[in-house]
Parts: sequence; structure tokens; C-alpha cells
Amino acid sequence: MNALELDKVEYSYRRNAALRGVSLQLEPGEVVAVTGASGCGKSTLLHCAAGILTPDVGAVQVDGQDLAELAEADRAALRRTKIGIVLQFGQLVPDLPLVDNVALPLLLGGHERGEARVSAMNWLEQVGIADDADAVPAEVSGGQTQRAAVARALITGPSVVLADEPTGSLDSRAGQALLDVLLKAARYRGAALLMVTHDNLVAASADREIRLRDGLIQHEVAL
Ligand SMILES: Nc1ncnc2c1ncn2[C@@H]1O[C@H](COP(=O)(O)OP(=O)(O)OP(=O)(O)O)[C@@H](O)[C@H]1O
Repeated sequence: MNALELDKVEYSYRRNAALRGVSLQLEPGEVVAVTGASGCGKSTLLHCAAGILTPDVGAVQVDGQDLAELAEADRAALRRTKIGIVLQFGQLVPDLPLVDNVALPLLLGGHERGEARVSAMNWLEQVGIADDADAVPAEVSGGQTQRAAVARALITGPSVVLADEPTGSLDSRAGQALLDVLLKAARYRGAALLMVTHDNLVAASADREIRLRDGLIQHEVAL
């Protein structure tokens, strides 16, 4: 069974067609980079895969479950437990220290607070920002919030990890370290990883590259 499957997905913002029929499948543990010029539909693709946007046409399946066929509460639970999302600007809760931001998916899932915080500290260590655990997002750099967002995305052990420019705010060394954390989630834990990137080195670390153009897959390359 595929971890993530998009079937002929179309999405328009008013009359502006951002995706015009995109199909792709990711097996567990597979790493796919999505590339293409600015405005070609990369972020829209990621948002449809995450269930943040609902396709106008076509379907999205995670672990064989069609997102559109689930009741709202079930879809929210699936998104919380099976999908880890790293959006472009981190999207952390402003008032919460990083450790609580990272622990949030576990807390929302009913895990005990102490246990959730221990796990969050462990993930903060893995992404290299354990020293900033008690800082709120406004007190740390964009790169630190991006690392916390990766930790939050991985804490539930999701089947699918979706990342929009995950290393965009980091210098090359820190970017490579964060990329390694994401790749490990795929290689050792079997998460399917879909990454939007402009960075050729990030794309080269994937198993496949999908290049979009004007809302369609222009070509697909096995790496
Ligand atoms: N909220 C929105 N309202 C209207 N149009 C939008 C919106 N978001 C994106 N678009 C349009 O949809 C198309 C695809 O945008 P999208 O952000 O998915 O592209 P992208 O490849 O991720 O771009 P970038 O690399 O610049 O982030 C573009 O023409 C864009 O202008």
C-alpha cells in the first residue's frame, strides 16, 4: 500500500488553476523532491497532500484512506497522527515555548504532559536546539523555528512527512543536518517524505525528483 497517493488532483484559486491534474504515489520510506519555478504549484500540491486544501477534482489518500471520505474529526485525527507537516515559516504557536510547541501533537492526542515533554526534548536535541527549549518562537531565529517545526512534524512517528523548503532559512551546514534528520525519518522509520525545494543538493538527496510546470508534472526523474 502507498503511504501517500494523489490521483489527478486539480486545484484553483478562484480562476487561477494552480494544479491541473497531478498524480503521484509515495511508498513507505520513499523520498521525493518537488521542484519547479516559482508559482508552478509546489506549495499548493503540498497543501492538498496535507488536507489543508481540498482538491476541486481528484483524490488524496494517506495509508489507503481517502481524506475526502473521512468525517471532519477523523480527518483531523489522521492529520495529527499520520501526517507531519513542515510549512515554509515554521507555523509555531507564538505564545508557547519551543518544547511545548513540539509536544503539542502528542498533547492533542491525549498523551500525558510529562511524557510528551520528554519526547519533545529528545526531538529538540536531535534537531540541535535543546538549549532553546524554553524560548518562545519570537525569541529565536527563523532557522531555529524551522528546526522546531521539523521536530514537531516527526514527534508522532507519522507515515507521511510533507516539508515546504525545510532548510530554506538555514546555512548549508545546519541545512544538511536538518535534512539528515528528515531523511532518517524516511530511511529508518519508513516515513514517506515529500519535500518542496529550490535547492539542488536537497533535491539530489531524494529517490525521485518531480518537476512541476504550470500545475502539471513536467517530468519525473529517478535519482
Ligand atoms: N492564496 C492564493 N490566492 C490566489 N492565488 C494563489 C494563492 N496561493 C497561490 N496562488 C497562485 O497559485 C499558483 C501556484 O502557487 P504556489 O504557491 O503553489 O506555487 P509555488 O510553486 O509553491 O511557488 P513558490 O516557489 O514561489 O513558493 C501561482 O500562480 C500563485 O500565484
